[in-house]
Amino acid sequence: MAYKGQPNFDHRQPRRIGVLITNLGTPDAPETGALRRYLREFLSDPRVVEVPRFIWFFILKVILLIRPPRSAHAYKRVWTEEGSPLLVHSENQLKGIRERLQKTCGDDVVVKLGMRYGNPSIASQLQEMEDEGVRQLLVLPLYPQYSGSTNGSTFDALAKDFTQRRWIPDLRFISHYPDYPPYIQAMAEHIRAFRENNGSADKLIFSYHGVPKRYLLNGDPYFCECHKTSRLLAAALGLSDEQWMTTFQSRFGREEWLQPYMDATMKSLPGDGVKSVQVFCPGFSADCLETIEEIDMENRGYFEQAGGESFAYIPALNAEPVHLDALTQLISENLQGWEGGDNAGSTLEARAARAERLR
Ligand SMILES: C=CC1=C(C)c2cc3[nH]c(cc4nc(cc5[nH]c(cc1n2)c(C)c5CCC(=O)O)C(CCC(=O)O)=C4C)c(C)c3C=C
Ligand SMILES: [Fe+2]
Ligand SMILES: [Fe+2]
Repeated sequence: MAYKGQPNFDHRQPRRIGVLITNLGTPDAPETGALRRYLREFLSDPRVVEVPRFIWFFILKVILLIRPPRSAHAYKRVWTEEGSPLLVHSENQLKGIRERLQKTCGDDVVVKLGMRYGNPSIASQLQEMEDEGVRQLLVLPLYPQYSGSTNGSTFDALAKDFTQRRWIPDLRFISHYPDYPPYIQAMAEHIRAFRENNGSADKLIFSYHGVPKRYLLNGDPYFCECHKTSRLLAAALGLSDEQWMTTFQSRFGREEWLQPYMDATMKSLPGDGVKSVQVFCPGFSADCLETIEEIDMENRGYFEQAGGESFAYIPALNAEPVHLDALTQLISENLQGWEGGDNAGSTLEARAARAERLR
């Protein structure tokens, strides 16, 4: 087998820095066929569903008959003229981060967006980066809390691509940032601004995507990192213990997942005297099916049916300037020492000037 490379490689080609931001990915269309393709790729990932392959092979066959039309129906409720919300927000984040980084690093830096499942794939973006001369690569999965099923799986996709590549770049991987102060501050500012315009509620709920409880028991740090983010965010907002709580959503299948469940919480809070809630999802850096449809539509319904009077969903940070500033700072800090390669801009003076700009 021939490893992938550039057949007419020019050895004087300038060396560039690449920044790859990634997220989960989304179907190409809110249609059964597109959903089947997307869910087949997603649910075949052994990091996502940790069940012996020979058993899962048969269960997945059944799921891929039943779930795609149901999921397509849910996606239709959130789809916009520009496409899937997750992709639209991610592209806006890419634009904002690229603009900010190019201000400090100029054209030395190439910034791309890759999706773990679906398009644009991580492999396609790695190829484009190699073609554009990237030899030093920083990867930032936009999942602040580490889970093997998301961040770990993103690393697998990179590693799998590298097994077929001739020239492996220098690699840095930001595996999580659950307590990164600019991220916590960005969320606190965003929530404060929302409350200034809309008032507050009896309780602020921090809802995170769940994973099977078994993953926690087997050593996945996700549960603890979610709680850490919540605790720091509540402190930054100056909330007392009874003013906030953490929940987990999006349960899939019959196995026990991380608790407390968001849906059960929404059904029980009104009976406990909590009549107004605001919900924010710190683990979703972009709004998507799980926040718009599951939280703002489905769980709003559970809360109101149980006697709740006011339910407000606080949008994700998406491409808010505070978010892009925080992510750009995280990226810049992780690029330290890389500014300047053996290309035209790598004189000592150019390096010093770039280091100064990044400070
Ligand atoms: C089957 C098990 C699943 C695990 C484990 C899981 C973990 C996990 N997922 C996210 C973030 C997102 N998940 C999204 C959609 C989604 N998730 C699952 C299943 C698991 N996720 C499914 C089957 C789906 C597809 C939708 C559906 O059919 O219900 C999304 C939204 C994608 C979009 O297009 O909008 C995100 C984002 C995290 C952070 C996580 C573990 C920590
Ligand atoms: Fe998920
Ligand atoms: Fe969901």
